[in-house]
Amino acid sequence: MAVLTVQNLAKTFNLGTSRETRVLDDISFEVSGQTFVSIVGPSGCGKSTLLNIISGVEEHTSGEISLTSDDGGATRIGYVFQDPRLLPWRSVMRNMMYVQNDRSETTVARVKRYLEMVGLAKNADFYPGQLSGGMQQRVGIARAFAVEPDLLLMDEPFSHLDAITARGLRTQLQDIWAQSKKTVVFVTHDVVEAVELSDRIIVLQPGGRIYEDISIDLPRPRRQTDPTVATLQAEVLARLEAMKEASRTAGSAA
Ligand SMILES: Nc1ncnc2c1ncn2[C@@H]1O[C@H](COP(=O)(O)OP(=O)(O)OP(=O)(O)O)[C@@H](O)[C@H]1O
Repeated sequence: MAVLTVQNLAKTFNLGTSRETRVLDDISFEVSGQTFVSIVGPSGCGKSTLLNIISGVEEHTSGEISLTSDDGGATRIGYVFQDPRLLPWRSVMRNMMYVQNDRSETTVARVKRYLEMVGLAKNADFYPGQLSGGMQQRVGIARAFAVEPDLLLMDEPFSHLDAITARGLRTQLQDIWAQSKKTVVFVTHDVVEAVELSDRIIVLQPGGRIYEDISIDLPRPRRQTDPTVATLQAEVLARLEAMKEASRTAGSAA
């Protein structure tokens, strides 16, 4: 069953005094439960806007969005941003608990389990200022998964980290996802990480239309050193570059 259905979605920003800009145009796709879908595309093609609309932070201009929860109740959406947004005056554990609905033993045990999955159980009493940027982002990811959302939205969560830290976090994200099987929509401009993480990659083109919807049918866990992963990464990257070139040519011909 689809957790997320997006139908003919469009978004136009009104820039005042009769100026407006269309950012998303006729976007339709479905995301089934327990799948990891990435949205990739060049800067400014509307990736974050799409995520903001799905989360309800931004309104859409036309089209339909529907979200379904596993148990038929209210839909829970989790969000991981580029920066972890931890409260500096709360310990790691208290940051994790802050977004939970209750303080029951079950909830505490679940939160600890997710902290364990990102290798930070021993840092539960630390304050964010005592952690590196990568560790803080791991707390942010564990916190989002620990809510056990029906849909987890991730907006370039590794873009502020150095390449080695980002690679380590991608490995951890794959592990935590394999254990939790949450439905994830992940925005990135990085095809390499999209291929490593995703079941599907939706490529947005400038002008905010879907250019391609690519299935990534590779066994997991995937590591960047695996030749089949590297080959597919190169292939998808070449397709993205071809799309950008075609957009540039169309733009200069117009
Ligand atoms: N509140 C707003 N008002 C007007 N225009 C906006 C607003 N928010 C975003 N935009 C415009 O919408 C377009 C898409 O922005 P968005 O941030 O969704 O792109 P993106 O693909 O996520 O880019 P990047 O990869 O650089 O983060 C941009 O041209 C941006 O200037």
